[in-house]
Amino acid sequence: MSAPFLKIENLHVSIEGKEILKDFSIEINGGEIHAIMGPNGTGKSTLASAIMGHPKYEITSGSVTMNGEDVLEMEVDERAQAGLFLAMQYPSEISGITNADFLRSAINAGREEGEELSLMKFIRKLDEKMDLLEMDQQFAQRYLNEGFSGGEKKRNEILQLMMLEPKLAILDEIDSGLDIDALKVVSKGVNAMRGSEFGCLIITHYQRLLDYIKPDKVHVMMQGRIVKSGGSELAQRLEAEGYDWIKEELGIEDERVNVNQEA
Ligand SMILES: Nc1ncnc2c1ncn2[C@@H]1O[C@H](COP(=O)(O)OP(=O)(O)OP(=O)(O)O)[C@@H](O)[C@H]1O
Repeated sequence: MSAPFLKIENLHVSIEGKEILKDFSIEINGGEIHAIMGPNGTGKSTLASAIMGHPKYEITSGSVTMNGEDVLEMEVDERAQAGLFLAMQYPSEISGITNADFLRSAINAGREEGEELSLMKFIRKLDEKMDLLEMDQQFAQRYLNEGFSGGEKKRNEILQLMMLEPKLAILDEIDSGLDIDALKVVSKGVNAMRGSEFGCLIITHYQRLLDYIKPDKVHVMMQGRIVKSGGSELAQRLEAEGYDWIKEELGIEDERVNVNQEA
């Protein structure tokens, strides 16, 4: 059997000396979409940033592999070239670089010399993906995310996903700030990526997104680790009942209480 697309084992991550991820483990195989839900501040975005190699996050122990290759040994650009993609919770605005230029450079950076996507093929592909995402063509020539509304930025993250065709995508709160129609369009984009050569980790607070993008597994994250896993029904129960029943079931104290105790 081939190695999992993404395998994280016993990962511990600290920010400025404070441990945020504590013994986090997950395995995502090709063709699978997993969702992580969890209360605010439990380390979901920390997980995404640590996997992508953000320098602020110190990995103190554990391993992250993609198809058996050690991700933690790779530079950030090598991680992207290996097929890792992060749709960020708060996408950056970059003035002076158009969306189209950025996308073409990013695609060609991942290709061997002589294998670059021709301008004609790039334009055809960009038109096709923008059509699917119901984006106005003018977004191609605007500076990257500059002045984009919150929802437009999220749609643009999915455009990047579709253009770059990564092996493993992490989508951090891709549904926040989206109106109902945009939520459906963005979901359509992610669903179009489904296939045996694509794995996906969706971080979300809302079960509603998972009505449109059916996850194979749903995980609940608390206090820096996965405390419960299940199928779509788990997300439905969280939507209806919140997180208290899990805390009770597992004997997890309120995180704010723990912080005070440490102080
Ligand atoms: N630079 C930093 N310095 C200190 N603490 C930080 C820093 N960045 C994040 N944290 C803390 O790490 C914890 C986890 O944050 P993170 O953003 O990963 O949570 P999250 O689960 O994604 O939350 P949310 O659901 O609100 O987006 C929080 O308590 C946060 O305050």
